Amino acid sequence: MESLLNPESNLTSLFSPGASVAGRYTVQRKLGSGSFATVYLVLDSKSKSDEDRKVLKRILVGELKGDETVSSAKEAQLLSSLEHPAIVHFYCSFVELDSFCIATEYCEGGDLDNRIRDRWGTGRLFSERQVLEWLIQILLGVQYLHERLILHRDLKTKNIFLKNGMIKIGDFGVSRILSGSLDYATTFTGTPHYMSPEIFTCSSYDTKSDIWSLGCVLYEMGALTRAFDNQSWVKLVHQIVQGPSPTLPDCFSSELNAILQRMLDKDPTKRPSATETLKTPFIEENVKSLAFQLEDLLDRDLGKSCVSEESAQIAAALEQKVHLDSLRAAAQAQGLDPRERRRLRQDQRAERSKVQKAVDQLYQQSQKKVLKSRRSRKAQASDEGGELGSLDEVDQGSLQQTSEDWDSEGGSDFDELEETVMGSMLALSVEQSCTLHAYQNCLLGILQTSTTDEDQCDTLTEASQDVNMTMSIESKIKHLQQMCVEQLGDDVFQQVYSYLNSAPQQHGGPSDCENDLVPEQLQTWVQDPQHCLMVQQLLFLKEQLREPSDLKQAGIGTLGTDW
Ligand SMILES: Nc1ncnc2c1ncn2[C@@H]1O[C@H](COP(=O)(O)OP(=O)(O)OP(=O)(O)O)[C@@H](O)[C@H]1O
Repeated sequence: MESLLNPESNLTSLFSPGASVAGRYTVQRKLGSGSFATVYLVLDSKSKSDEDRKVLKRILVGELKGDETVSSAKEAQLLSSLEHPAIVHFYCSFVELDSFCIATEYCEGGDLDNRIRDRWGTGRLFSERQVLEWLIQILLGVQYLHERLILHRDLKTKNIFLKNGMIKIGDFGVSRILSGSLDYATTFTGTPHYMSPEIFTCSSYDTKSDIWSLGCVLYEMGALTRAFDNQSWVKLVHQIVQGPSPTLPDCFSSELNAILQRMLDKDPTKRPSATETLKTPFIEENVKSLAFQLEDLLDRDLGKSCVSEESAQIAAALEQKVHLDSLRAAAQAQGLDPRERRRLRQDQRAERSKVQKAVDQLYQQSQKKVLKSRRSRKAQASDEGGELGSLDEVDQGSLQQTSEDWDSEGGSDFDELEETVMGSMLALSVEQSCTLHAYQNCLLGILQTSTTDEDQCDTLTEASQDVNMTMSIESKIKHLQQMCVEQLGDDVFQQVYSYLNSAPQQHGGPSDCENDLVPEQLQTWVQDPQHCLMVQQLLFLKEQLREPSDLKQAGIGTLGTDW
């Protein structure tokens, strides 16, 4: 077995806490490591915004050739130009010794996978309202990417993050940057669970493959388990390619379930695009509800901040006045007769009442400001025409109604706790309020779009892009083997590999379609069944390299070379 790179063995000290990277990033702590990257929370001393906390993703790449660096830089430039509230912002990429580094926005809420795992022990599902809020936000981000002819290609709960209670899709940049340039970096993620059937049956990948993955994410948000899951790789692929699509637990509405079924249609042409999904009447109703809720939240927040700003001014003025009053009173009282002291007290009372009036006046002014801003936002929405006119007609009563509708959908299987920023009673930070404004604009944009002028470019295929996604099986084998060694260690990998390779039919090897369980022997070596899955994939690929026709007999058809 050839010796393979271990990314953790080199350069670790360069990224240890307190270390400075590229003369501007100070490492705070390691956030975790994935299939081909280690992720750190860093402080950016040259940050142009208030946000100095960033994420630095380090990918060990060995030596880059000049043209590879240029290609990665071009890709990075494209990614850094993307600006959307549902997309993790990509700041820049650079090469530091033999690491390729990517700096992105930090999402303090962690990823959706962790959020779902946290629920496992509680037995409580997320409410339909929560799932819909997340789904709509993810759809907005995916729609934005697809409109710009960008495919994510790795949508999964681990790549969807939460920041200030709102969704941010991340990690789409990494594979894009690496796929075109580096030999052993690949679109392959080590997690086949979200891959669409067409990836296995033919070599095409288009926006509808992203939609399939999004369907898997939707199912997972609702059921807290993966849509397709099996410890045998071949059986997992069978499930994806030929098995029935799962349905959401009964407590979810039939409308949401119908959307899931469309997203998980085996035929990619029958899956709705992101825009079509957002324009489905059921989702569109919820988009409207969300837009109202956001408006309400932003109005309340504006009220809070106006009032608190004015209050601070008034309090400061009062404090100063009281101080001056007491100084003056003390000075005057010394040489005054009783009549003059009484007059002085009357004057002071009159002044206090004047101050009180000023306080009341200022308070009313700030209330008027809130109302004015609310009216002008509604007027603006109305001017923009289309469906926005209907927003104008909805009064507070119907807003209340909408919120109640959402609430009543909770059902007893759901956790009633409000997890989102919508339920927050706290005043918003400037950053939160900017994000919410941006989200609200996106929602209003959806309500304005008619189904006829929607995404013509939504049908793009990867082949139509100027990105070479094809990777030789040899390269995939090399990369996969490297990942197995990274995850299992050299010795364990060799044990598992020889065990599965020696008698695949008995041991859940590549040709085994019956056995779902990791054999006991393997469990003593490997704690995470996912790692066995990777070794099975490796064996499967090697088998494909030797005898491709055998795979047809295994019932999978031609395995595409694009995954
Ligand atoms: N922008 C971010 N903000 C906050 N945490 C992040 C961010 N990006 C990654 N992380 C965290 O860093 C850890 C490693 O992430 P990484 O994307 O490298 O691997 P992964 O998604 O877990 O696996 P894979 O590489 O197989 O996709 C995860 O716990 C992830 O939640």
